[in-house]
Amino acid sequence: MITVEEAKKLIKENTLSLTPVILSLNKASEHILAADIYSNFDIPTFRQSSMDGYAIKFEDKEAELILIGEMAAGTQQSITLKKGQASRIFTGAPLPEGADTVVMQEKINRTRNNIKVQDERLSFGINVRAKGSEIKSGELAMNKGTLLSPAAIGFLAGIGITEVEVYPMPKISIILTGNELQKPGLPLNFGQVYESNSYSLSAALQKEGIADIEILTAEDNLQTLTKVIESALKNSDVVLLNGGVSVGDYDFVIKAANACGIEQIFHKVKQKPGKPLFFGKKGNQLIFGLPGNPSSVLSCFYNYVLPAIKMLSNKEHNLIEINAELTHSYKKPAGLTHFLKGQYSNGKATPLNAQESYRLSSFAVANCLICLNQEQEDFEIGENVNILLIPN
Ligand SMILES: Nc1nc2c(c(=O)[nH]1)N[C@H]1C(S)=C(S)[C@@H](COP(=O)(O)OP(=O)(O)OC[C@H]3O[C@@H](n4cnc5c(N)ncnc54)[C@H](O)[C@@H]3O)O[C@H]1N2
Ligand code: MOO
Repeated sequence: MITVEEAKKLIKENTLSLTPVILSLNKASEHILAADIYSNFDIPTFRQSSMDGYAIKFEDKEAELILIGEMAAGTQQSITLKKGQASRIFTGAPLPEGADTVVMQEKINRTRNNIKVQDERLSFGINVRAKGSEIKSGELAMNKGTLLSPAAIGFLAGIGITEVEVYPMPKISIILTGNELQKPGLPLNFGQVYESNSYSLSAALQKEGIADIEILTAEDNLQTLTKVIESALKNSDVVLLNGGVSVGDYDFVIKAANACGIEQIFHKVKQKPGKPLFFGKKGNQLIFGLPGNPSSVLSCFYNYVLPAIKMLSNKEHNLIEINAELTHSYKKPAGLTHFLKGQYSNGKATPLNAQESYRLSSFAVANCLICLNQEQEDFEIGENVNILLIPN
């Protein structure tokens, strides 16, 4: 059995980022850019007013000026100012030829067709956005490796970009094993439990912006499970098997994975929950055998699956790990790293009740996993421990 650290290292070593794809900009949110982007235009493409007011020649600021026309945003026709002339202008509109400065409408005196500037602080070129002041044609607009945040998407749209080369989000197959599973909403017969892992995993994946999620089910027999895994491998970058990974007579994941030509990288990690975790590879496809208990599934998801999924999309940032002070003492046997469902606040972490791996009530209100070292048995109040913040 390997340690948590070894398991994390092996996953990292065996995960390559996916081949970049071209996406339309409105589908690219939260992706990582795979190529530099250069601007095709000077933006703005014309000298633009940033205020509602009057366009003038700065040298005319003391004179009474004659209004000769109007420039509204979107106008396709320009006018030319001569000495002693001004034009009405609105925010976003192009400046008339010959104008160099915009006076806010609050800062003029107007009679019918004349204006007089009343702005002591007026300076040359004020309230004018210069051509190319956001970015110049040919200039680097965005570096590859940038995360396409809402603002990044808006910036690219604003310079006329419609498509981007990005690392795709992985396609995921979730495979459910277990004859005891019943769909929520249907009556529970004797011995049945409501299936919840596909719900928690889908929710966690959707939070990461992953939409391509297929959910498959397999009865507890080797033949069916092998076929279902083969089918999942046809479409997916990552296969998340649930349950059937332990040592029971009906646990077929290891044998079925082997029958599908999946290379086992590891099986079993010195941790609680999630000790029987399996990780394998077929080509660049990743296969996780998540121990079926609902809390083990999620604990393994945050510790192992999520970092791998981020690597596939070339995202560097793993989960945030920080130090926190324990608010309670805790005892555990040596030999396994424990991940406790906890509440973190102001530098302190509190282990919650209901830590058993079949229960999700504590996970449902947890905001962190408290990591307790493999070999340590006694943890004191106020002791510093590592915690993993659950993405919110
Ligand atoms: N003799 C041993 N028995 C077990 C060991 C061991 O080392 N020796 N390890 C235990 C640990 S730890 C875990 S974790 C479980 C993992 O078992 P499996 O991965 O084989 O999972 P199953 O037995 O199929 O299911 C476990 C548990 O989870 C429930 N389950 C499964 N899938 C779902 C689902 N989609 N939604 C909700 N609940 C689900 C299932 O009904 C079981 O109660 O093995 C221990 N045994
Ligand atoms: O590790 Mo299992 O996940 O303890 O129940």
